[in-house]
Amino acid sequence: MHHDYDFLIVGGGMVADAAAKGIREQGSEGTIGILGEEPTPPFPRPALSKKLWTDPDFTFDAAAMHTSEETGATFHLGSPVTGVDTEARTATTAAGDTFGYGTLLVATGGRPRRIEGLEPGDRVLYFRDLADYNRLRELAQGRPRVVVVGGGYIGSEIAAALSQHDCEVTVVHPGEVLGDHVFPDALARRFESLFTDAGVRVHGGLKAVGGREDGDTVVVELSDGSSLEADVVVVGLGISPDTDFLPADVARADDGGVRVDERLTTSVPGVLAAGDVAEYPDRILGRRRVEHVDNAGEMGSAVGRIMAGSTETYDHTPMFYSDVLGVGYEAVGTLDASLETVVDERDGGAVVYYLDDQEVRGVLLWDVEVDGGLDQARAVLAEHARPTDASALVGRIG
Ligand SMILES: Cc1cc2nc3c(=O)[nH]c(=O)nc-3n(C[C@H](O)[C@H](O)[C@H](O)COP(=O)(O)OP(=O)(O)OC[C@H]3O[C@@H](n4cnc5c(N)ncnc54)[C@H](O)[C@@H]3O)c2cc1C
Repeated sequence: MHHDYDFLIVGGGMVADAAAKGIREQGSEGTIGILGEEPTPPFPRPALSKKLWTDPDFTFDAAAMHTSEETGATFHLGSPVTGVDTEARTATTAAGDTFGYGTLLVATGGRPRRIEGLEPGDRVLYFRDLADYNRLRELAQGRPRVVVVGGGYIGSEIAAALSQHDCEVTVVHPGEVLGDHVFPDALARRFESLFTDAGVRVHGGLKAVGGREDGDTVVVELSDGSSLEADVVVVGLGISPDTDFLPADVARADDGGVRVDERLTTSVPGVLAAGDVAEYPDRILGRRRVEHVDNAGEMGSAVGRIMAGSTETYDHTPMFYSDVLGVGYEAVGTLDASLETVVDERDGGAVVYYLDDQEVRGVLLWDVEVDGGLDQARAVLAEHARPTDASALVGRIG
């Protein structure tokens, strides 16, 4: 079948939703088509590791984003786009359908990074979509032994959720202390103890290097030559941008992300990109790719408005948030524990500044509530200040 749309969005996730709404916000009545590999229309993806586990009143239906109802966009779901021809202005799906477009948006997010030899399966989940959530929910019945591979935010949130659902959870991560790639040492130790206090076993200094499903058991092989047996394995090792279907004239960044300018436009006029897949020039922090929901929402609406004729540029520096086992944290900019850090302790919480070459590049608010704290953090980053005495930062936010 062939379909034509004024606005064609490849990828049916959070950016697709925001972009379709942005197009309408700009006043355009053009037709919108959304091509998604997942069988579900857009939903708030963070719920998969958060509220759906912790809030009994929060259902998937209640969380739905109502893209089609609000914008009249037509969804074509369940088949990935396998090719784009930027001359002919068409996209093709694996199902063999073709789609003509006026303007194309690439909003394909990323695919979970894999461990070679540990194939996704019935009991091995590379956690990303609703099918993974539903399967894990089923598997979480009856106190299973779960190995979570990866100590990043998805791994830690899933480990927390499962430990609260009576699972026997072991986290395997390469650092010395859980979270020590993002938090300064003392904070990482507090972070790890949230998990150990909840009964989670934490094995640091290890990578999963392979494994196999054997009936109802999964064996995970570890970098020190040992192995772990589990009933379920959840892998959260981050994502790689999903851009293989794009022709070479759409320029990529080194990590495969799609390079866009401040108007979220790629090297090919009429082709735009946004969200997890897009490497964009952040007004304050420079070129980067951000895998966070605030970016998906803000960049998604901006790209929709731009596709529909707005002359704006994208100038939002996104925030990130997470909460685990009763502790919430949020941040703007680069959180990298290998940078110099200044910790401003606050009533059990902390504000942490990350400095690269003496310049503040990231701010973390750990278990503190500060009115307008993130905007204050953005203001600190925007100064590009290089304080001669970094401890002078203490008290800047609050
Ligand atoms: C479990 C989980 C928890 C998260 N929690 C947080 C959080 O707490 N805070 C936070 O800031 N961020 C969080 N995130 C990240 C956040 O959800 C993403 O940044 C956001 O979803 C990005 O939106 P996107 O539209 O770019 O990508 P996605 O929402 O991933 O959507 C991309 C869509 O494109 C589809 N697709 C891919 N390739 C193709 C193709 N070739 N053809 C057609 N369709 C394709 C995918 O199937 C997917 O539906 C979380 C992510 C996950 C998975």
